[in-house]
Amino acid sequence: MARYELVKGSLALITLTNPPVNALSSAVRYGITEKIKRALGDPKVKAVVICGENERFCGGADIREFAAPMRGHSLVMLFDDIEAGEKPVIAAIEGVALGGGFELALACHYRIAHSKARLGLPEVTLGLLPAAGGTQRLPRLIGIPAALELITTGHHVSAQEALKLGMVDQITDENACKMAVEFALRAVAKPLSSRRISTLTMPCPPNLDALFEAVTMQVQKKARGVMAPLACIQAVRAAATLPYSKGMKRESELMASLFSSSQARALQYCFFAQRTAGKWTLPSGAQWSNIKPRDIRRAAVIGLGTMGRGIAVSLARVGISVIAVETEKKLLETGRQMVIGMLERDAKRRGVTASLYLLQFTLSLQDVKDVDIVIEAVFEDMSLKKRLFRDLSKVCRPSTLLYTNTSGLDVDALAGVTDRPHMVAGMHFFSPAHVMKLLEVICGPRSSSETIATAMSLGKRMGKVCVAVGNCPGFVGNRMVKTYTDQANFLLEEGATPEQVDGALEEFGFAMGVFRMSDLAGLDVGWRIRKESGLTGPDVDPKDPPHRRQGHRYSPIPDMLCEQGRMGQKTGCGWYVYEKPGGTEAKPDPLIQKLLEGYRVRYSIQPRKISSQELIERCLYVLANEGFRVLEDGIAVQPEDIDVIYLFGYGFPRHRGGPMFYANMVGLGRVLDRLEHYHHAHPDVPHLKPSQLLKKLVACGSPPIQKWKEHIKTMHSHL
Ligand SMILES: CCCCCCC[C@H](O)CC(=O)SCCNC(=O)CCNC(=O)[C@H](O)C(C)(C)COP(=O)([O-])OP(=O)([O-])OC[C@H]1O[C@@H](n2cnc3c(N)ncnc32)[C@H](O)[C@@H]1OP(=O)([O-])[O-]
Repeated sequence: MARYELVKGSLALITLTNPPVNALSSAVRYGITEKIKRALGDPKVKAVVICGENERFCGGADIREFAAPMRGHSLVMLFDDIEAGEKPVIAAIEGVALGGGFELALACHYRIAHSKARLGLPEVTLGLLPAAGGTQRLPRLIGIPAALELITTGHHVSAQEALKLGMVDQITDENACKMAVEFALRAVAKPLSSRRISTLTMPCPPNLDALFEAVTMQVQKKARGVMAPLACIQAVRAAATLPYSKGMKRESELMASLFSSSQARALQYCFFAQRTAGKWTLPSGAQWSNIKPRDIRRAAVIGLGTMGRGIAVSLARVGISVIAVETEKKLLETGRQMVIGMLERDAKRRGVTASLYLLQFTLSLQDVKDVDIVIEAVFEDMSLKKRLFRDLSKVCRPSTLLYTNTSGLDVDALAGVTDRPHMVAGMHFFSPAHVMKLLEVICGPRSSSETIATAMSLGKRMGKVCVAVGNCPGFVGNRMVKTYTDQANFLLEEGATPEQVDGALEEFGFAMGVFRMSDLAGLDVGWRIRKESGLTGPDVDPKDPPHRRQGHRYSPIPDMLCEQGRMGQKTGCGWYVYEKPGGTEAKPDPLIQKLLEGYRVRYSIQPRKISSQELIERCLYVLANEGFRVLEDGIAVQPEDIDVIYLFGYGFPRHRGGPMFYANMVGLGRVLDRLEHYHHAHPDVPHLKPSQLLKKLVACGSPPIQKWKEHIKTMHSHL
């Protein structure tokens, strides 16, 4: 796991050989320890260069090993030996030096990085801290403020930034290993004492307490209830106030408090879930590794509303030429200005030139005839979309793939009106599409594997986290979120207030509770969908009582708000009241309290005090319960897919892992018990009835989440 070569007669070249990222597994740690011992003990060797195979220095400790207590050679001892050695050791950084990989580089006496390399200490994103000396060495090297920023956020920096900060000694456009070898020959004659970072005096700013306090407040505001960033701050504080050996002891104690925490487990699960989700598989056996996607150069976006604009920007910034189509001159002009502005701002932020030359705006659908793909982003109206897909069939060349950005309509119904149903699928972007990372790729029953492969690969190219899902109303994300918002509405009927529900969800870790989020998104969006599906408005069956629809209990409270013009932030009031239309400061509104009281009186509902525990359980267990139904219906292949959708599309707190992982952490038996309890107490409230799959998993002894797939396998797949 580490190769040893003698080069130029006096240099030991140690290469980490653990592809793909040369993670520091126990075998690699053993390998480096042995090779370092050999190099330091060999009188022929005057200096050492450490590099990584396949132009990647090292991606850090092997995260898979964190599932069990750490065994084998200690990184801390290895790094102390490297630093204390009497021969110069140079890290040749290509690709990445992250986490333990960067800590290895910090233990070396010199660091040479390739200009394209990225460096950082991302442990905090895994619920950990850099526990192989990173919290003690980095502040000594680059100062406390910069080290705090890097360690508490986990941000990677470019080689250029690393050079500016003093994290590396040199950067090169050539092979970093070759440069390091030349550098090592010159370093042999130089004294090493000033190169041992652990012995450097800490550069302490005068207002240390104020600095730590400010960073703590910042971290608590940004990541409420998340443990690792706070532990990182404490570790850096130890570096600032204690000698190195005591600081290391503190680093290790803090790591021990995080290592087996539920947050660390959740965050590490998220890391792997994101990668698992990208590896899509269809029941036909087609999968990411055996289907070649099309190469996309020219795309058309139909509709320049909020979604269309974001999609056009996402395409153009990765070099795809875009023809954007609108139906009216005024809409086209507004859309054009917005897209150009967004692209220019984005390019400025990234320090590149905006690729405006890739954009074309037109009122004529005929202009899309030669594109490779079309992404439709018109109004969420089935008849309008069908008309458009019929027209696209006629206009586009036979090889053009057609995608819809619908957020929940039947993709197969759209495919059915075209001359190429196998070349139609869904690409459900989230708003704003150029910012949000999630892309649900909807596989219709007739979508070909090439159509899916192309959407997944294009999404990845646009920097999206893509998840392939089946075709059903709302797909995965919106189908599930409906059960969560419905439950919150029923809780209002029973006695809760919007601020209580939101408070409990925000305490759980959501950046915004369900009602504040709904005010932000606009209440009219859901109202329009409910009207379309006959749940409210003129199409309601007159025989239905106000709180029953289509055979189920229904809460008309959100409709009542819309009827009063309370559409959320944009109208200055919704579930809350705002300082002005477009305002963002949500205040509880006595009028809402009155409306709820009146509603309860009218329907003879005796309000009760509802605990935060019930608010969380009702909203989140129901969400997971629908997730189990999504799995048993074959709309998602594995729980990781659902969790990734919720992490990247719906702001589910990452340190809770996603709704399915959270249910797994709570214990499936407990989730089942509580759902049964609530279902018994409120038999007419929809979604509380436990799903078959949940019951099946509990009956099988509640297997860990990674094993659920085995129990879902036999179920029917819609993918
Ligand atoms: C008490 C104990 C004391 C311990 C001491 C602490 C030491 C230290 O402070 C802790 C750490 O280093 S914590 C670590 C801190 N380091 C980090 O947080 C870095 C995490 N890694 C990354 O950010 C990205 O993977 C890279 C940017 C490295 C590459 O991105 P890219 O080119 O897009 O590639 P990709 O698709 O992302 O990955 C390819 C494959 O490699 C896999 N894999 C990757 N890293 C792994 C790892 N460390 N491990 C295992 N596996 C790892 C990945 O799962 C995937 O596998 P698959 O089976 O093919 O699906």
